[in-house]
Amino acid sequence: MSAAAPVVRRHDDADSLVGDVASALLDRLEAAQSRGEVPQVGLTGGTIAESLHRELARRASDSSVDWSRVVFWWGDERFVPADSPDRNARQAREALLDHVPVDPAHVHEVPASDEVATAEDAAEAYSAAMREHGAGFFEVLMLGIGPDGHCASLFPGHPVLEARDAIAVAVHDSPKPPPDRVTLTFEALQHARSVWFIASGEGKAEAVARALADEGSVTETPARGVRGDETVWWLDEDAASAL
Ligand SMILES: O=C(O)[C@H](O)[C@@H](O)[C@H](O)[C@H](O)COP(=O)(O)O
Repeated sequence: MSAAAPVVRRHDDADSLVGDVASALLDRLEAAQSRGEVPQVGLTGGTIAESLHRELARRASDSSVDWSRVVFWWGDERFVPADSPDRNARQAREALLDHVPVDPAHVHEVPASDEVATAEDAAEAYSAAMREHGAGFFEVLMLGIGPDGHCASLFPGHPVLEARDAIAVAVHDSPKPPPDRVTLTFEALQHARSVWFIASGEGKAEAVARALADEGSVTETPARGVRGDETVWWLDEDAASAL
């Protein structure tokens, strides 16, 4: 299926943005499960993602989502110890996954720096897990965007932007600390029925505008390089202010 043009959904503020995304995600999971599917969701790190996770936990009891039949992955992870507060997985567990009845076998974390020796080992193990347990596509892949236009841990001008025939790769010298990470590649991120970018705040406005401009460079603005069958930009007015 060819990638459709991105859809922009604007909201007055971060609270209404997070509420809408949470509602849409719960609806989407319920619909997938009503089709007999076990939806695969790609989570992301970052501040607006954490707000979303908390909102999902708040709404979970009012939804008919069977959390034991949702498979969770991460678009990227920091290569730090498993109990580090910098871990995207730890943040997601504290905000959401510890508060809903997930099946632990369906929560696939990237190996941590106290579990494997190198970020390359972690990327290889995560790629193998995705080959074995992934459905080959995400029902919804969620992404944040940095002020520099990065998404996941795909940073402007970084060599991993060129990675081909790979699912997850190691990132070193990340401009956003911590320096060592694991990220899904463009190829892997694009295997998604729907890619959802979520951005809040004036600080993202210029990057969002670059990402959505008719012309531009993926190397300079990696968020331009990820599109699903459907791509939705969930924005508050501050993040949309340069459109
Ligand atoms: O591991 C990470 O750092 C995230 O995956 C990263 O891609 C994040 O989503 C953006 O940097 C936005 O983060 P904020 O929402 O905190 O600005």
